[in-house]
Amino acid sequence: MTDFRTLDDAGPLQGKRVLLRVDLNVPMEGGRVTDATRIERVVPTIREIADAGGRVILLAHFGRPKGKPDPKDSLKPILPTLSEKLARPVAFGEDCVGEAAAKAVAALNDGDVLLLENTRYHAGEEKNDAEFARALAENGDLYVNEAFSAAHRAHASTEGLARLLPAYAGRLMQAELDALTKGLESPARPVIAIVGGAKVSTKIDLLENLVAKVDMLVIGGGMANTFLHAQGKDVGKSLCEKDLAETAQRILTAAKEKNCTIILPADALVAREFKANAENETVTVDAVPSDAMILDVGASSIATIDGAIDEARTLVWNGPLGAFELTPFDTGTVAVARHAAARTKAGQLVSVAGGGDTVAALNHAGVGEDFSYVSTAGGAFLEWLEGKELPGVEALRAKG
Ligand SMILES: Nc1ncnc2c1ncn2[C@@H]1O[C@H](COP(=O)(O)OP(=O)(O)OP(=O)(O)O)[C@@H](O)[C@H]1O
Ligand SMILES: O=C(O)[C@H](O)COP(=O)(O)O
Repeated sequence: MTDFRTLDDAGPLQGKRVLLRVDLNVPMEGGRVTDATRIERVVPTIREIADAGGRVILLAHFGRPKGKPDPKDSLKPILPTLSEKLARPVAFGEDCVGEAAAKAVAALNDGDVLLLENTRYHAGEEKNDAEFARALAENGDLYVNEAFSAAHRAHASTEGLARLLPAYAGRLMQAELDALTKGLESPARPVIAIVGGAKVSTKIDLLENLVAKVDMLVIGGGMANTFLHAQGKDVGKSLCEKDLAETAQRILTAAKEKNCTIILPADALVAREFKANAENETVTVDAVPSDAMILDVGASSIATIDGAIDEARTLVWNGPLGAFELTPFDTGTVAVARHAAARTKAGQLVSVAGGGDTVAALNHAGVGEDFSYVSTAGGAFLEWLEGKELPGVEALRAKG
C-alpha cells in the first residue's frame, strides 16, 4: 500500500492529539460485548500511539441511531471490554463534538486514551457534512483511520476528516488491505461466496456485481428471504424486504447471464418466536407457515452448501446463515463453518470470512482460527471484493 501515509510517516506523536477512527460496532447482548474481535484487532495501534506519547481520541459509531442520541446505541457499555483488552484505563466523553468532547480532550495527558460517544448521534456524520467534520477535527492534530470495516461509508469520521487533517492509515487498515489483496487478488477457482445476515437493504445491491466475480453464490440468512419472496414463496413473518423483490429478480437474471450458480435454501428451520430454544420445525421453503419465521437453513440446505464448498477452491463469506445467537438456529452456520474450516485445514480450500457477526459466528463454531483469513469487515469486505473504491481508503491516498 505504497500510496498511503501510514503511522510510520506521522512523525513524533509525543503530545499530539490523535483522532483514531476505529470500528467498535461489536456484537452485544444484555449490555455486554459478546465478541471482542474488532476491539482486539485495534488494541496494538492504540498502544503504539499511546506508548509514543500521543493522546489517543477514539472515534467510532455503534448501530444505526439515525442522527440523534439513542441510549441503546451508546458506546459506553463497550468501555469495560475496551479497557480490559488494552489493560489500561480509558476515559469517556459524552459527545464526540462540542463542549463535552473539548473538555474530555483537554483533560488528557500524553499517553492517555479517550473514547468519544457515537459519531452517528449527529446527522452530519452520515451526511459527511463539512461543518460536522470540522467540529470533529477541532479536537485533533492528526487523523488515523483504523476502521477498514467502515471504509465503505463516506461519512464525516471515515472520509471528511481525512481531508481536513494530516491523515494516515492505521496498522489494521494496512493489514486488512494487504491480506485481502494477497489472498483474493487472483483467487483459485471455482470461487464460492456465502452472503447471509440481516443487513439486506444495504448489501443486496452489491450482489449484482458479485455474481460477475464468483462462480457460485450461496444466499442465506435474512438475505435469502427476500429472494424466496421474489420467487413467489410465502416467507410468513420472516425478516424480508418485500420492496426489494425487483432487485432480487435482477440479481437472479444477472447471475444467469454471468454463469454464476445461485444457491438458495430449499428447507428452513422455522419458529414463531425470536428466542433461544423456541419451538421449531424444519419445513421446505414452499411450506413456511404464515405465522412463522425462517431462522435458519435446514439440513438439506446445509448438505447442498457443503457439497458446493467441496467443489470450490476459494470461499468468501459474509453474513451468518441464520440467527446464530439463538440455539438451535446456529445449526446451519456452525455446520457450514466447521465444514469450510476442515477443508481449509486439509489444504483444499482458501477461506476468507468477514463481518462483525460473522466473526462472532465463526468463534461460536470454534473455528475462528481455522479460516485462511478472518477480516473485521463485512459490508466493506464485500464492496472491496466487488472491485469498488472504498471512500475511507481513497481519502487516505497521498495524504499526509
Ligand atoms: N433468518 C434470519 N432472520 C433474522 N436474522 C437473521 C437471520 N439470519 C441471520 N440473521 C442475523 O443477521 C445478523 C448478522 O448480519 P450482518 O449482515 O450484520 O452480518 P455481519 O457479519 O455483522 O456483517 P457487517 O459487519 O457488515 O455488519 C445476526 O445478528 C443474525 O442473527
Ligand atoms: O458492522 C459493520 O459492517 C460496520 O461497522 C458498518 O456498519 P453499517 O453497516 O451500519 O454502516
